[in-house]
Amino acid sequence: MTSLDLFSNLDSEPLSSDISQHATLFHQFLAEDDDALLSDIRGVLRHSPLRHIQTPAGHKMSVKSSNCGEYGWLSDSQGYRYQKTDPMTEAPWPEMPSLVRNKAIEAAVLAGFDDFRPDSCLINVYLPGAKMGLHQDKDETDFTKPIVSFSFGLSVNFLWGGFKRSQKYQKFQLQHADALVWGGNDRLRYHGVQQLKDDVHPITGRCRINLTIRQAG
Ligand SMILES: O=C(O)CCC(=O)C(=O)O
Ligand SMILES: [Fe+2]
Repeated sequence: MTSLDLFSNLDSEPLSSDISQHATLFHQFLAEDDDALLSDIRGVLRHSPLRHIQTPAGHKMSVKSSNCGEYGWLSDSQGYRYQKTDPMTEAPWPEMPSLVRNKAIEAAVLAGFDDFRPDSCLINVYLPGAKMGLHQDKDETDFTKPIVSFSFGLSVNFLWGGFKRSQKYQKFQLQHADALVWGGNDRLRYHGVQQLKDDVHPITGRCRINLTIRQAG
């Protein structure tokens, strides 16, 4: 192999796996930007801190969450919804960092979704034992827009279901710096996250951080 062959791959498309028809997992997509992205998110959390939110039925979610962007997703006794202000600070949510936005658009385009204008980023932090039950993302106005999901820190099993909660689901692992994009015919699939196992990750420590970037409005 010549040195040219050795480097000819550098600009090629990232390693990816097709999960289903319109769902793609880009492995290590964020590997070069992990520190910058996480430092941007720490900046966001200084203004709108992490908190446990309650489901409409009054159950405390096991993840801690916050938001950035024009719209923040939340839940309380009045239901699931997007809101432009943080109920904790009563101020607008912090701006979505441009690196988060740009990497989300880049992932969406690679997955075949050209016209994605993200205006919302939900930040979910999982400590060991936290999980997210099977659900659909359906509070957005336009289901032709994809969901882009970034993972950092501890690995977790992601559950990928059908269009009814009772349908069978497959499981695959999300690792640090992976990006998952789903839309099109897969946009309303049930999905969730299995309980996080206790471990320590060299970059995030004892947790997993997920960013779910959406076009909500
Ligand atoms: O943590 C994840 O990977 C998924 C989060 C999710 O599905 C959501 O917040 O709607
Ligand atoms: Fe979701």
